[in-house]
Amino acid sequence: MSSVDIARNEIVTPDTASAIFSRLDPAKIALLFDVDGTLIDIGPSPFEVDVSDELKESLSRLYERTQGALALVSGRPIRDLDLLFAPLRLPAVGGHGAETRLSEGAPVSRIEDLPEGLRRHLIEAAVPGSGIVYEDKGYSVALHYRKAPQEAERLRRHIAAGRAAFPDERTEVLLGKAMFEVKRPGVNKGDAVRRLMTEGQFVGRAPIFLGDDVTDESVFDILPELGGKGFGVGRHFPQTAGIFPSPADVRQALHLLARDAQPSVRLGTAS
Ligand SMILES: O=P(O)(O)OC[C@H]1O[C@H](O[C@H]2O[C@H](CO)[C@@H](O)[C@H](O)[C@H]2O)[C@H](O)[C@@H](O)[C@@H]1O
Repeated sequence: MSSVDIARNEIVTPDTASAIFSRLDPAKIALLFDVDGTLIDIGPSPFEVDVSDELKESLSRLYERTQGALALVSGRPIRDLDLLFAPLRLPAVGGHGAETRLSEGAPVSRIEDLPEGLRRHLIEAAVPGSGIVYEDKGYSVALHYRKAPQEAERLRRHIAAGRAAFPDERTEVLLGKAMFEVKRPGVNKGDAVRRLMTEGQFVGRAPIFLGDDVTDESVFDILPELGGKGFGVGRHFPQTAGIFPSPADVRQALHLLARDAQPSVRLGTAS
């Protein structure tokens, strides 16, 4: 693998990124991508986001080019990633590390669910008309207040009451982008990526990871031990090699990089 030779935390344009990455040996790297805020723009809610056919085509070509060593590393459940990126079913880490799938046909491994009573209490905060949106991921519950920032304090109190009602359950609150997520402690993307890199087509490769959020820092932290490099999107991280200004720049870089590779999946248009 040639080195990623740019000045530390330099702004990376689509052209420079595709020039840098095209010098890397695709047989020796793994491409790992956070989803929201990295590959796709942040939308008003989890269910109002756009994944373009062009992005799917780029990922499909790069998946082929790296012989399957490409994975999504997301806070979203893998079942939702499959819906968003259909017809692709990419290798994935989901739920901030709670779930992993090595390849398309492989089983999904996932941690145990939170008790139903706790989950029911948490989602009761999403009173109709309140603007609060919830995601019940089973092993965690996310409460989104992007459409109702004035509700953030009420949500904090509601979550504290729920956790107090289940004192024997080990939980922590993740502070995401306009959302609180009640999840199991000790589950993080970094540990999941470390495990992923010991499996199948990922073994022996150097991971290149792009991310934008606090939960991505656990991945940036472990990249040096794996000989990898990290890139931030839209913000500076102390551990990263460079910064893409926005998800649109990431998508354009992937488009340029993928241009010469052959597609592995023919993408149809939605009817
Ligand atoms: O690790 P990621 O792939 O970045 O996932 C993190 C969370 O992303 C989603 O929530 C965020 O994006 C939404 C859509 O753009 C936005 O409306 C919300 O405010 C953001 O927090 C997703 O819904 C969560 O499940 C992920 O944990």
